[in-house]
Amino acid sequence: MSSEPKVADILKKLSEPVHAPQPKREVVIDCHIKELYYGNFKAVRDTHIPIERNTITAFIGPSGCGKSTALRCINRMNDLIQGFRFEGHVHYRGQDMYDKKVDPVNVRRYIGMVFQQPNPFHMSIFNNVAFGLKLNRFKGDLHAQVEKSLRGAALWDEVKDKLKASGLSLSGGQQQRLCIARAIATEPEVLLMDEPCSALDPIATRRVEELMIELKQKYTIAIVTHNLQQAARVADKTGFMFVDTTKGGRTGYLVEFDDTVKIFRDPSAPETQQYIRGEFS
Ligand SMILES: Nc1ncnc2c1ncn2[C@@H]1O[C@H](COP(=O)(O)OP(=O)(O)OP(=O)(O)O)[C@@H](O)[C@H]1O
Repeated sequence: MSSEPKVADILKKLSEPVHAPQPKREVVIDCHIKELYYGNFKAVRDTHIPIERNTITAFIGPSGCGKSTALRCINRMNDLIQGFRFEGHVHYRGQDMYDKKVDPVNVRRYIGMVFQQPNPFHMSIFNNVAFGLKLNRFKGDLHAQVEKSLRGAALWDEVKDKLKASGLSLSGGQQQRLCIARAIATEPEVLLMDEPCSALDPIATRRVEELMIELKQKYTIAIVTHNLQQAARVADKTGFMFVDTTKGGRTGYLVEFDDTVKIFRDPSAPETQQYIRGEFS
């Protein structure tokens, strides 16, 4: 049985007054974006997010404030975008992920990613999970590792009798859990999730949220979400980003970063307070 709190406990906690801050844990990722550009467009500035081990960190804020950009910076997914340039650093266990000697493919081996739309490959359920393992020339027992990953993503019982069926034959929620199984198969330490529930119905969303809470016992998770209730339900830490429109720009920046309970119950900045209250979107 999991000793982690369930969603209902978290909601209860959020309705209680804010007491002492959560104890600090080891920082696994230290992401500091001084300035980030797409071509001449300054998309993000002054955003510093320390991500602590075995926690869920949420990025929230209005559309276009740079949440996905900041998340993609962490495992160098932005490198694939033409014109991307950034000043700052991303340290993973003290090592600079943007050091010239670091291979971005290797970065993604340790820092996996799950996307907004479930995107299983056009292959069997088994091969979807085995794909990254084969790519990395996995030397162990492939079947055992696939089963372990599917169990880890709380999907094993639903698919164990049809591992040869196409990954695309699953429901949307199952497909997203298959993508999570694929992401954890190579045993990354960190999982980045960009709006992982936005294409799912409320029941599948709740299932994935419960799964995230289970997964944080083993992984460190960072998530982008538009859904404030989701951030409140699952995240330990939350960063609120906003858009600076002064000087004719539209540059996202971090307004505040704190324990989720503090952000939702007693935020420091008026912008955060207004956003949480739904005074602007
Ligand atoms: N590939 C790209 N090329 C150019 N500009 C981009 C690119 N991706 C994002 N941007 C711009 O960077 C800014 C931040 O975008 P980003 O998608 O990170 O924001 P977001 O907060 O995740 O938005 P949303 O909540 O709408 O998904 C936006 O102004 C966006 O138009």
